[in-house]
Amino acid sequence: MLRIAVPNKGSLSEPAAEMLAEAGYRRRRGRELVLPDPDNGVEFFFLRPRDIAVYVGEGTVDAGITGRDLLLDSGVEATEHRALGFARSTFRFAAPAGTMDDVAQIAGKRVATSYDVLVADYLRERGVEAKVVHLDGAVESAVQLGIADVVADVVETGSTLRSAGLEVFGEPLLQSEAVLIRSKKATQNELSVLDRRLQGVLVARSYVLIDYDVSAEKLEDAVRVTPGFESPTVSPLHNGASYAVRAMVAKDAANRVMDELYEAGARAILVTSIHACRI
Ligand SMILES: Nc1ncnc2c1ncn2[C@@H]1O[C@H](COP(=O)(O)OP(=O)(O)OP(=O)(O)O)[C@@H](O)[C@H]1O
Ligand SMILES: O=P(O)(O)OC[C@H]1O[C@H](OP(=O)(O)OP(=O)(O)O)[C@H](O)[C@@H]1O
Ligand SMILES: [Mg+2]
Repeated sequence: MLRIAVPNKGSLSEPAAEMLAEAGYRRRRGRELVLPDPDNGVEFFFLRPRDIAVYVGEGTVDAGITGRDLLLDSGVEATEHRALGFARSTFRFAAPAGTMDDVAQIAGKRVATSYDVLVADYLRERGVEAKVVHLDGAVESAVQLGIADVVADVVETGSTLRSAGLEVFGEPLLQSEAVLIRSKKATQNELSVLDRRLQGVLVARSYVLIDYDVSAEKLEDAVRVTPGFESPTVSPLHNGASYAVRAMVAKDAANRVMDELYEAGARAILVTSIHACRI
């Protein structure tokens, strides 16, 4: 039975649970720590997001869902297997507005963060010597409260930084999102069903099916607009003069594609969402 670690709280937990449910796995009803799902050949362990890389690194669980930033900060040897498209953020330095514009200026300063390893590695690689002050959260308050000169933290909209009077500077340390990680002991094969299911959810979330009718002479122009994943399905209509075409298109391009198809002569253009898929 495949052992999978899932975040039990924080901003990763709800979207991770949602994604696994969409992939057909059992959903936790209460606060269970362990949830067997024998019908799907897996067992879920609900753990703190920060600890997940540690368990996967030790190989006591085969795979887990965590943040790329948390994986890198853990310093353990677990492999990022697939990006999952939620909890997207950047990891950045910030200081009082207008005071800093380069990472080199951090030398000799105090940097507050919850991601000590990630920050210390980054500064060491650039030859910048600074004091890293560890905090569990609400890192943006550290400058106002006088325990640090600079912060390094997760930024999504930037509103938390702004409300603390801080401004980002330097390049982002990394782009993070939720990732499926696997232990070195787990083979790609053992993860293949879970991985295909998660990939199916990602595709179902970001693609739609488009159907339309088009005359024989306009078929080639229309098909160029919708090349699909492999190749669109083209079926003759009963009237013998036109075709029905079906293809997948990126959800965020659907309206542009419909406009282009209409211009190319397609009619009865319909878009439907994909509930689930295996690519
Ligand atoms: N506002 C946010 N937007 C996007 N991703 C975020 C945000 N805050 C945290 N994350 C991501 O969530 C993961 C951290 O999860 P974790 O549960 O430890 O922290 P949290 O969501 O801040 O919860 P808490 O602070 O309550 O412990 C990291 O991968 C981080 O990049
Ligand atoms: O750029 P924003 O959209 O403002 O989001 C980023 C903030 O969200 C998270 O904080 P969280 O609410 O989890 O509190 P924490 O700092 O205590 O972890 C993160 O640590 C940042 O502080
Ligand atoms: Mg937080």
